[in-house]
Amino acid sequence: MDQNRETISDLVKIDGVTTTLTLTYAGKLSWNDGDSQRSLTIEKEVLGFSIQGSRIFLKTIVEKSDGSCCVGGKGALVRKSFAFEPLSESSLQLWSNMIRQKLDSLGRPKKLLVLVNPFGGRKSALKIFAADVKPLLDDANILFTMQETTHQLHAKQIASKIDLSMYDGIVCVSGDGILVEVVNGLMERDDWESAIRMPLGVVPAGTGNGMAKSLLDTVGQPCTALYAVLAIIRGHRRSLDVATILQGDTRFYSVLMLAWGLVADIDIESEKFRWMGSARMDFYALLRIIHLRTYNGQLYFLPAPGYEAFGNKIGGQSFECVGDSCTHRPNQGVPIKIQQHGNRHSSIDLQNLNWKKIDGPFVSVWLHNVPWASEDTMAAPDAKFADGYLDLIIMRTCSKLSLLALMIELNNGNHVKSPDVLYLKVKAFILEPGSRTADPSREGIIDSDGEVLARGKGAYKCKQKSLMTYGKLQITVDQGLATLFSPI
Ligand SMILES: Nc1ncnc2c1ncn2[C@@H]1O[C@H](COP(=O)(O)OP(=O)(O)OP(=O)(O)O)[C@@H](O)[C@H]1O
Repeated sequence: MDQNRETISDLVKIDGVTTTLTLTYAGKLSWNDGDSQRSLTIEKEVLGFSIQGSRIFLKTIVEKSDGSCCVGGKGALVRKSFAFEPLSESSLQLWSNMIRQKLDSLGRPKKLLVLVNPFGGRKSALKIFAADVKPLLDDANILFTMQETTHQLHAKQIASKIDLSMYDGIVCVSGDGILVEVVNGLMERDDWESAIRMPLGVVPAGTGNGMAKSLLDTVGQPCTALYAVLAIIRGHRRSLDVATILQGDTRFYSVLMLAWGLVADIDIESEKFRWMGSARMDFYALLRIIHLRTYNGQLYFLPAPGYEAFGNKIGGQSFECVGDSCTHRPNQGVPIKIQQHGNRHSSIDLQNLNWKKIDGPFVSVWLHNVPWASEDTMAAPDAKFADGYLDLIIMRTCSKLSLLALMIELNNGNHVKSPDVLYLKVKAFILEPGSRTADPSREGIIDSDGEVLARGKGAYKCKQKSLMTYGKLQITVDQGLATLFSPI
C-alpha cells in the first residue's frame, strides 16, 4: 500500500483558523498554519491524545524549534500539546478513530508495572519518576502501577510472584541492580519460559546505568530518563542474552557482567569511599593500581567462532558425562566438573566442544554481555545484546603505567586494543579463582552485575551476603532469552 496515501483529509480549526488537516497511512499529519506547511509523525512524535469538548488534543514530544539548549548535542525534546477542532461531531469521531487506530497499530504497551528504587544512586529515583516518567506515561495514556522497592531483593520477590497477565512490561526506575533482580525473579517462576519474555524497561536512576546507556548509546541517544521513557512508550523491543552462573545447585542470572580481580575489587571495595560521590571509583582505581594485586587461578572457555586461537587446547575426548554433569579430565591437575542444563534448558552440548584454558596469574578477568558497564565505562565495545556470546576481557600481568593508560581508555573502549588485553567472545566459561600471588592467605571477590557473588578468605568484608562460595563456577549463555524495551 502507498504509505503516503491519505486516510483522511478534512477541514479543521487550528488556533481559530480553518485549514485542511491530512493524515496518511504512514501516520503523518500535515496542515498549513498560514505561514508554512507543518507536520507531525504519529509514531515518532505523538504520545497519545484526548478529546476535550469539540477539540482533539495530541500529546506530543518534539524537538525545541528555537535552537536553544541541547540534550546530548541534539535539539532538546519538549512535551507539547497540539489541538485541533473538527468542524462536526461525525468528523471528530472519525479523526479520533483514525488516530487511535494508528496508535494501536504500533504495538505500544498499555499497562506497565513501574518499580522505583528510592535508594539507588543519588537517591533521585522518586524525583525522576515524578518529573520524567509519570508525565510521559500519562501523555501516552499508559496505565501503570508504581511500586517503590522497600528493601534488597524486593524487586526479585515482586517479579517472582506478580500476575504477569496484568502488564505489558515491567519498568525499573533504578540502576542496573533492580533490573537484575527482576530477571532473577522471573527466572525463578514455574512459568519462567514465558515470564522471561515480559518486556523490561530501564530508566537510569542509579549509580551503574550500564544497560540504559548500552540501549540508548547504540542509537546515539543520550542516557537520560526522558529518552529511556520514550523508548518504553514507543514499545520497540529487542532480545537480550541471559547468562546463567552456576555453582552446585546455586544459580544467578546475569544480564550485564561478571568480574574478578581488579575490576571487582574496585567495584566492591570502593563502597567505603561512597562519601566521595562519583570520584570514588577513579580514586580507588588509582589506589588499587598503585598497590596492584594479581591472582592465581585458571579459566576454561568455549570460544565463539573466530576466536579459537585464544588459550591453550585441553585435549579432545576429555569429558565424561554422567546424568546432567560432565567431568573433564585434563592431562594434569584436578578434574573439572561441568554441569549441563545450567539454565534448565541449555542448548549447548558442553562435552563435545573444544574447551580452551588460560592459566593465571591474572590482574583482571571481566565478562560482559552489553557494551557499557556504566555511563562512562565502555567495557566491551563489540558486545551485542543477543549474539549468544559473552565478551571476555582478560588482563594478565601488566605494568602499572600501562594499566593507568588502560583505565583512561575505558571510557571509549580502546583498552581492548592494547597488547596487554586479551579480548574475545565465549559461549561458556569456567572460573577457578585462586588466592593473591603475593599473599596466599588472601583471596578475592567475584562480582556479578554489581552484586558480590562470592568473597574469598581475607577479602574485603562488605555488608552484602554472598550467594556463592569463592570456588569454581560455570557460566553459560542463553541467546536472546529476555526482552528489553529499546529505542529501535
Ligand atoms: N528501599 C531500599 N532500600 C535499600 N536498598 C534497596 C531498596 N530498594 C532496593 N534496594 C537495593 O538497592 C540496590 C541498588 O539498586 P539500583 O539498581 O537502583 O542501583 P545501582 O546503581 O545498581 O546501585 P547503587 O546506586 O546502590 O550503587 C539493589 O541491590 C536493591 O536490592
